Amino acid sequence: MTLLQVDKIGIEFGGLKAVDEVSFTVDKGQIVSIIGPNGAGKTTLFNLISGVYKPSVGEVYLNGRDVTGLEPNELAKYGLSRTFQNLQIFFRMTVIENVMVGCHLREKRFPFPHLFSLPSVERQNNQSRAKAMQLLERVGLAEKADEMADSMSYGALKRLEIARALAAESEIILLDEPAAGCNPIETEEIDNLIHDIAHKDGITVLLVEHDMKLVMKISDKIVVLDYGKKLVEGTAEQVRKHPDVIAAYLGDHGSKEAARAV
Ligand SMILES: Nc1ncnc2c1ncn2[C@@H]1O[C@H](COP(=O)(O)OP(=O)(O)OP(=O)(O)O)[C@@H](O)[C@H]1O
Repeated sequence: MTLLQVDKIGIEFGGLKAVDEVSFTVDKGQIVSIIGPNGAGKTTLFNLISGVYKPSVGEVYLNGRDVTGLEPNELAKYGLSRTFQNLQIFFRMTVIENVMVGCHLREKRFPFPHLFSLPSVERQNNQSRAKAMQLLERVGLAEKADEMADSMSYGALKRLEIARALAAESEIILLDEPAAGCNPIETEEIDNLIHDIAHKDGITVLLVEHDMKLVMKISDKIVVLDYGKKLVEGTAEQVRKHPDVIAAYLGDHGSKEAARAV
């Protein structure tokens, strides 16, 4: 069943079609990856889907509802949240507080009870804390809950970002290069985590990632972009063998290393 439908979406920057009428669908529970050489339009496509940019053409549907151009906080209420390529962690907060920020995105908060610190506020905070703790267990960071975020390793921070995105109780999470900058062990931890989020928890995952080994291993479907256009869409096997994909990665904007990895 289709959860996310991206329909001929596009945007131009000063005449450059960074994303040019791209269409694809993501089914519930799938892991779908967007790949392509540097500058192909992957991050821009993510920004269009997650409400960071408003598309100049095309639509985005979530569960059949037109959510084109909605702000990220509105999209979170409809069940879509994301992580960023550059960590968006509050380093002066503890690990659990970072996740609780994500929980609050979904809660109804009224100023009056907070002004007078009514018991209902404490109850809500306790609930958020319990939920955040469960999520930290999910990403393997429960023992670090009360440590300051700035004391964490890079790989742990990447997992913390995923926990915070999950805290919004999303049906689909968009992960922008979740393994970027991670060492092979951290990459494997992220790989297992994404697999479990999709296949055990039933949360749909849309991914931009340069680590081809990870992409090829975990994706149910891969969408390949080149010069803002969708080049190919298919399984890892179909994409790996496709002559247009090999050519795109061997072209002057792709690297030989990346081509070998595909
Ligand atoms: N805000 C912007 N203003 C102008 N041009 C932009 C902007 N954002 C992206 N671009 C251009 O759009 C094209 C696509 O960029 P984008 O960052 O989406 O590619 P990418 O596939 O994510 O690249 P990378 O793999 O290097 O992260 C590039 O030519 C880029 O220079």
